Amino acid sequence: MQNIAIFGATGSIGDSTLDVIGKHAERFSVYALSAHSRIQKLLALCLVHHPKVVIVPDEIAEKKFRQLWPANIAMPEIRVGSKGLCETARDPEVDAVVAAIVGTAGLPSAFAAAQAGKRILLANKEALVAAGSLFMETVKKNNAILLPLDSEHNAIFQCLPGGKNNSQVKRLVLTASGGPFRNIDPSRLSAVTPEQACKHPNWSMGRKISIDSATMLNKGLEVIEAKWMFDVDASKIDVLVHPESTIHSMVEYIDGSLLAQLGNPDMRIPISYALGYPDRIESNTENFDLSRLLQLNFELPDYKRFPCLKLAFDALQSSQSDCVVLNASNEIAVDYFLKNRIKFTDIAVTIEKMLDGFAGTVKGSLGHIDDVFELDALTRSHTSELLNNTH
Ligand SMILES: NC(=O)C1=CN([C@@H]2O[C@H](COP(=O)(O)OP(=O)(O)OC[C@H]3O[C@@H](n4cnc5c(N)ncnc54)[C@H](OP(=O)(O)O)[C@@H]3O)[C@@H](O)[C@H]2O)C=CC1
Ligand SMILES: CC(=O)[C@@H](O)[C@H](O)COP(=O)(O)O
Ligand SMILES: [Mn+2]
Repeated sequence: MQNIAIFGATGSIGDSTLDVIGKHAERFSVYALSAHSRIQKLLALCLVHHPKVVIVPDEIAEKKFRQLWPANIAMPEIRVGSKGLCETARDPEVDAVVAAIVGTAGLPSAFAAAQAGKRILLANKEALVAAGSLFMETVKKNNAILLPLDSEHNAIFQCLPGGKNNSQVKRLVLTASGGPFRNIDPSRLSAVTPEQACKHPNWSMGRKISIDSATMLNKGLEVIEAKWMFDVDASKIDVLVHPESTIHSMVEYIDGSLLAQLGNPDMRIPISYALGYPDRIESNTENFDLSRLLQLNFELPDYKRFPCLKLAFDALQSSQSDCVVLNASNEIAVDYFLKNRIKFTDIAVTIEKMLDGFAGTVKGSLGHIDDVFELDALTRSHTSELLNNTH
């Protein structure tokens, strides 16, 4: 029996994870669940999955949880804030941590799980974008086991022997759907709404990652994630637009073989793979029927339409500080866009301004995880200031 802690349990990855875990009660037990704003949903999840621990963001949320909890049932232990998440990541009772908080907010607890040598099922790609080398060093040093949930990385992991890159690998090919605006006239991009941008053609996901898919920064973040996760040089990572999201990614070998992982676009598949690894377990998803697919299409990414993808490649080439700035300024810009405070096209403009202006002023290397937190926080405040002054 594995005790699982799910950070970000109230989100889209949380839902899919709990669905899989619920079908394998003989293998997995839900030890801890965390929420941020959806406390009522957290409570409903507790009544189904009976965790020993919940983590809420602050004392107000704690009070709300206590008030809502039914008097006749034993209440889980309540832990609070980032401290509560990190304490749970280190908890000796926890075997595996599902890192599914969105954004850099998920980094401290994912990092704590790495320090504690846990089995980490990583959805939170921003953790590797912001702290790639430190994170991977920490995983290695503490014998943690890092298993990718991100569908592309999970596909690559499945195509590599033992999940490890080696000298016989020629390149990694990350597939990208191209998002909802792959074919829209570029002159219309500045007027698209958050609702249109959140309508992903194939996947049902949280709002922030949906916007990232629409700008294709998601693919840029995934290139950075792949670089660190598989220890591959950026020059050996390609992006290929594949609108059907049926091939989840590929590995090309030096002998000319191209291995791919295919399946329906349903996160329960990579989640099942990581939960069961090295075994395969039932994911309870719809049958995958290749005969119903009429065709698979491919095209090269259009950097003019999707400048964010190019910005991510450039940041990766440039420095870890640039990756932190790229990621943090994007989080702020996406938040402003979702609140209708800036245009869709302002997201790329904002990131570029932060990379060209602010990132150049950053001094020193990111030798410690606290340096990453500091630069992340500084970038957020500079980006907000920029957007407040110009919009
Ligand atoms: N959804 C998907 O299919 C995929 C997602 N990912 C990655 O997984 C992560 C989660 O994505 P997704 O599930 O779609 O996102 P959602 O927005 O659906 O869920 C985000 C989760 O994080 C919690 N959360 C938000 N802000 C904070 C914070 N400041 N501190 C602590 N917890 C917080 C939310 O709590 P609450 O809801 O209570 O506010 C929620 O539980 C992202 O990094 C994303 O890039 C990767 C591949 C696929
Ligand atoms: C499900 C998943 O892993 C997402 O990251 C997905 O890949 C988004 O799709 P695109 O970024 O390819 O549009
Ligand atoms: Mn992905």
